[in-house]
Amino acid sequence: MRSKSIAVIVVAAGKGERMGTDGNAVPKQYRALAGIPVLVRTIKAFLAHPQVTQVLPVINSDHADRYEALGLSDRRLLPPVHGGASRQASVLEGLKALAPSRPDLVLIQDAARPFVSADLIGDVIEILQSYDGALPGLPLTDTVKRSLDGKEVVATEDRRQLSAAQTPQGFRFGQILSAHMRAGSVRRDFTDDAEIAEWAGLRVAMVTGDPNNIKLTHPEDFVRGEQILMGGRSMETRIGTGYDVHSFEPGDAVWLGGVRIPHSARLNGHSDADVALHALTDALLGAIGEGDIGVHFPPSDMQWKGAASTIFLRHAADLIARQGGRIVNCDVTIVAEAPRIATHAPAMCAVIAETLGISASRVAVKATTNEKLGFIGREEGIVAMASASVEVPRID
Ligand SMILES: Nc1ccn([C@@H]2O[C@H](COP(=O)(O)OP(=O)(O)OP(=O)(O)O)[C@@H](O)[C@H]2O)c(=O)n1
Ligand SMILES: C[C@](O)(CO)[C@H](O)COP(=O)(O)O
Repeated sequence: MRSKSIAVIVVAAGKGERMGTDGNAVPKQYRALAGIPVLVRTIKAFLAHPQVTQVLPVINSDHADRYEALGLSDRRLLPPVHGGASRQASVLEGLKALAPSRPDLVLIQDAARPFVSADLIGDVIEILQSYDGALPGLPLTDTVKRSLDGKEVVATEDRRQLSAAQTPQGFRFGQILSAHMRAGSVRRDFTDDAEIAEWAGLRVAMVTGDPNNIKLTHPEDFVRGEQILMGGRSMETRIGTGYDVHSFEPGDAVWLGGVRIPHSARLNGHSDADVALHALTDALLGAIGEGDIGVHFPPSDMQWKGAASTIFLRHAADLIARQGGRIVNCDVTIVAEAPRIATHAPAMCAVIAETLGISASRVAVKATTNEKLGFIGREEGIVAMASASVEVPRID
């Protein structure tokens, strides 16, 4: 007998608004968790499963470049399709894209649940032999109250009958496609696919969910996620500092904090001479005991001539991620008589945050003049100082 074809839709088109991050931050599904982006973890969990025949990512059309940059490739990984304004709409886009190949079964998975295990995937597939739909559910441990205004309690629910729903949720493809098509034309928001199946009269069963299969929804979930990956090892905080100075030479702009600022001179250096990013790179390398920027990018190496210093900064972030660490915060001070820095500081924070894959709220860029004293005061050069704090697994 032919084995069943099992497609997986990974919905990743959300904006992650409950992460509380500003519009410049890396969306949660593209954020690194112990060095590996969340979406990569989720997709690879399914590609590694022997019963899965196809994986279809559904992405936000604004994130096409981010998805491309993940560099995922596998013969079972389909090109991504664009999602809609709600999770429900994104799932429907995924189902419609799979319609021509009409798999026997489809599993629908939140990109934001990267800890899905092979056992859980197998359990959901297995119970689909007896039901039209299946999902992991976790029994509730707290007593559950009902309130109409979020304040006054009107009832206490019988928690023995209640479970918290997780993904993957599995269905027979034809049934869930037609249920979703119908659900898309009624004025009701369905928060998961099992609810749509129930509404359409399909028989849905639960398997035991996994407490580690959390949905990364709020900022503290990333901390919990790192703990899950750490498997009980403890983290420790490290601090690093960096200092750099470059002199001026004739030119028309300086690069500072990854931002080009028009000026009557430029900074002299082998790369783009961005003192601020060099100081910050040294601070990050110092925090993890990885030497300094010159060790990793020797000035004698011609490939770094004129290079963008964001390359050096990203390298430091990659080294931290490879150690299973994360950057807690960075603080940069630029000492310059000219050009004026203050108006450019938010743009510098945004570039640094994007390069490091952290929220802009974790980056500070400040500037001061040197009160016309010394070589800085005479406008012969610019100094930058930085400090950085990182958390890394404790190894000694
Ligand atoms: N229009 C949407 C909204 C959500 N999702 C996906 O559905 C999953 C579960 O949604 P949730 O955790 O709520 O993610 P977001 O919608 O991104 O978060 P928020 O509600 O905080 O903005 C996520 O993987 C998310 O990317 C989607 O594909 N399309
Ligand atoms: C599908 C889901 O993850 C099951 O718990 C959940 O319903 C998604 O809800 P959200 O509102 O998109 O976070």
